Amino acid sequence: MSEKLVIGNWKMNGRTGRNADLIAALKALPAVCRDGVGVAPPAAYLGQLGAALAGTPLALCAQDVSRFAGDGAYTGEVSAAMLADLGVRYVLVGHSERRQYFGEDNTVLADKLEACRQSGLTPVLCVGETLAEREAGAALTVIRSQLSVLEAYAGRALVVAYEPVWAIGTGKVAETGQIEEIHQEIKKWLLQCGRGADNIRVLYGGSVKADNAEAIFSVPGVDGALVGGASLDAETFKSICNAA
Ligand SMILES: O=C(CO)COP(=O)(O)O
Repeated sequence: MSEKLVIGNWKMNGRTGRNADLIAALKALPAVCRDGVGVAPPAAYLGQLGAALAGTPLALCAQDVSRFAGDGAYTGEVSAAMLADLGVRYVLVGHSERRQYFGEDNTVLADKLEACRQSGLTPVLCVGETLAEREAGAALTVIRSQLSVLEAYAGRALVVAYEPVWAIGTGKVAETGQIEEIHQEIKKWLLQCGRGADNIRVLYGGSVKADNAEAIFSVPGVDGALVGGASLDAETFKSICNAA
């Protein structure tokens, strides 16, 4: 895909005042950049950002979604229908922090993907290996097993994000050769399971910063980025979006 997509994942950060400042700065991005930019605030601030982004090309994104699709007695959960109601377009599904701290596996993630499909949301399925898995030569096996959740996903709308766990929040960005290899493998896998890989963006995530963004975006097969820490600083995030 030619047009890059850059999503800022704020993780569990933000306050109403700071959010407003950050969004005001992003609205000042040139229109050509704003088209492929999304922001994923904590669920608590989706309403605030939905209102702030209304009428702009910036995409509202969610960091997670309930596996339960219908309304009901699921205390603490936020459904896909609620996200759609707030104007959300993309939803992160299976971020490594969800897998690590909340035990999310393919059974849970299959439900989340289906909930997204039912509400017309585009899931961003996050995959990636730990350092131990890479050192054991198991990176591709792990990623293929994470991708296998897509075999039961009937939706067309899809983004995949390759985020090596060892590169998240560590400042250790994967080498361009490693990124290219995994992105090509993900695209090959998508094709093999009958998905037109040309229509599916594969993003890279893990210590993307202003000073490495251009190099990462020029790697063949990289269709954008999922940015964590660097998306909390307006100027840094803007530089990354401009590099895309
Ligand atoms: O997890 C990430 C985005 O989802 C990446 O985080 P960092 O950019 O802070 O490494």
